[in-house]
Amino acid sequence: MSLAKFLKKGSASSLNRKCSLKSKQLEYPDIVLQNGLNALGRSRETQIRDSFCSKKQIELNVKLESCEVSMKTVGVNAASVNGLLLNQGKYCLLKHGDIIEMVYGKFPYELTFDPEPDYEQSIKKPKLEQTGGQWDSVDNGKLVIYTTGGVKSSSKIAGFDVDGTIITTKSGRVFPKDTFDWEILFPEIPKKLKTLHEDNYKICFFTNQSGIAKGKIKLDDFKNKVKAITSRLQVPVQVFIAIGDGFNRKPVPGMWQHLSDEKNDGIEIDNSQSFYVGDAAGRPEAGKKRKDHSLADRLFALNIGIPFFTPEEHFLKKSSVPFNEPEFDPHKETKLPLFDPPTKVDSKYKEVVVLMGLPGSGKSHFTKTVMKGYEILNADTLGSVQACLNKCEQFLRSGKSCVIDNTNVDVESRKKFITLSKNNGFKCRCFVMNTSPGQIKHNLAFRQLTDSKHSKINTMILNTMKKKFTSPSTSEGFDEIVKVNVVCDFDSVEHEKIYKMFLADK
Ligand SMILES: Nc1ncnc2c1ncn2[C@@H]1O[C@H](COP(=O)(O)OP(=O)(O)OP(=O)(O)O)[C@@H](O)[C@H]1O
Repeated sequence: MSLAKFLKKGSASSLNRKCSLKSKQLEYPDIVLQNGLNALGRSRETQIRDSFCSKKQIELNVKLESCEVSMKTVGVNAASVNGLLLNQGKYCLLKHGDIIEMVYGKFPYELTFDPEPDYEQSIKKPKLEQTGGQWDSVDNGKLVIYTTGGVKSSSKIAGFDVDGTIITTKSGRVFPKDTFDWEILFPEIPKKLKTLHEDNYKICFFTNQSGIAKGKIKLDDFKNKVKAITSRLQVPVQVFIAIGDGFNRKPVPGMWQHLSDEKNDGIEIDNSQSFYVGDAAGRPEAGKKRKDHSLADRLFALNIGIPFFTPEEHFLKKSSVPFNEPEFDPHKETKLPLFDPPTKVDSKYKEVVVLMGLPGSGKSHFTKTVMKGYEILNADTLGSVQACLNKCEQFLRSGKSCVIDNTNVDVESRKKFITLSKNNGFKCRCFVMNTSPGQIKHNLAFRQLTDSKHSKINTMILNTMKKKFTSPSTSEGFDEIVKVNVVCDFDSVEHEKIYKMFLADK
């Protein structure tokens, strides 16, 4: 093909345009797509090794000129587009911003064109209607509140989540492509809200918007969206927007607490007459409907102590459907003894106790509350494992017992401490934290709320440690291996209250 003929095929701008799949998971690279046919699957390029993904799993036919991509599932296992299954042999047309999963439920990517195309060039975007209303920002900007005209305080609160409950995306995507990509979820909603208002309910929306704190959504754009939604509903509403993490993020009930303390004119809320509706309800996958992304809304209502309904139950009068129980129930107290098998601790024993447990399993808490008199060594505080070993050796030489408060999830990390204790004539025991994965998540969420010094645990690091986790054995040289069960013990009544709430969203 001559250069002139090639140039004629696409406009100059389409030639400069790039199309790629941006991986939604850090461990997988982005994939640059060529104009024309691209076959993707398990390969060195994608770094996907999972055998669920065929070597040729999907075909993408890219049209740089029109900014469209036709996708076909080639592999045996279905792929997905914006959450909907795309079975073997089926096609789907994709546009900028669509989310695909190479295999249903796995390997998510966002299709992007750079520069971003303007599909609606000719269609004028609707102008947002600006209604009167008041904005408040509290808690150092972490909670933003919008109150439309006509809102009246009441002992009866009708609470609603926003995304997936009051609105859905117009585009059918999982995440809205812009501030205008929304429509009311069910036609029944405006009338139902009007009736509640006439029945003297105060209507409140509670929405988690961590995307604002992460810089993915501009606060001003979201404010415009809230104004547009409330003006479309034509009913007085107070909207609570949780920006980022912390006490305001559902399922933690900070937003409700603020409503009750500051935004209801001193009128006490009657929990028996109030209720909350949300789509994050822990429902499993059902046919084409994907499973709920979390249980945050159901747990928010449980934390407050008010009845909970899904949007389908509340607006469409559908009967309730089964849902997955939360992984950890903070109200259920374990009756297990601290040690299994029963054992004693005494710093006079001349021993090294090597703790073992994932981040958040409660090692430091256990050490602080139980291992009194022992020297505590922790690689995070000392800076490195080597510093831990050096310090340990010093203590052993002066006859002091030590506790190694590190994760110690694999044989390698435990070995050096066992050798060190034997070389110094000390016994060495391994104490394994017997904390369920659900309680670990709960502990991590609790620590984030109550201890600002501790940084957030990276999920990738947690998953790597889970993979490395090798149960200890006496053949490694331990004199005894003991399981440590969780026995709750709190610094204050306030901390106990927080711990006994649902804090994780699953
Ligand atoms: N038995 C318990 N009673 C009350 N709170 C607990 C208990 N165990 C753990 N916690 C709380 O859970 C959170 C996590 O526990 P901790 O920091 O001890 O875990 P860790 O295993 O030392 O984690 P890391 O390896 O990240 O240091 C802390 O806020 C702690 O106070």
